Amino acid sequence: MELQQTRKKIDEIDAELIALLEMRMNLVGEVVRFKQATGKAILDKTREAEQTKRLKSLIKNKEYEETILHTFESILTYSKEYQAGKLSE
Ligand SMILES: C=C(O[C@@H]1C=C(C(=O)O)C=C[C@H]1O)C(=O)O
Repeated sequence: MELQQTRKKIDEIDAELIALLEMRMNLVGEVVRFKQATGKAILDKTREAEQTKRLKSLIKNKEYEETILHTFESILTYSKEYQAGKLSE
């Protein structure tokens, strides 16, 4: 496949990822409102351990495991940073 065609496909997937990440952030917004109301901590290590276990099980190509799990670590890090920002408003 031509580089240009491959990059076009990557762009299409990136657009889907953005839409999904925005949907995810909408839900994180709901979680932070719950935390605001209840005083629950931003970090939930038990939940994160469950997520990591589940995500690992969903990755079919183990060659990508490290990269994908790091990507999710980053998503969770910035999710918590967003929540901290909201709670300090
Ligand atoms: C969104 C939450 O807050 C934090 C961020 C998470 C996430 O972005 O998935 C998961 C667990 C928490 O450490 C949550 O508690 O569900």
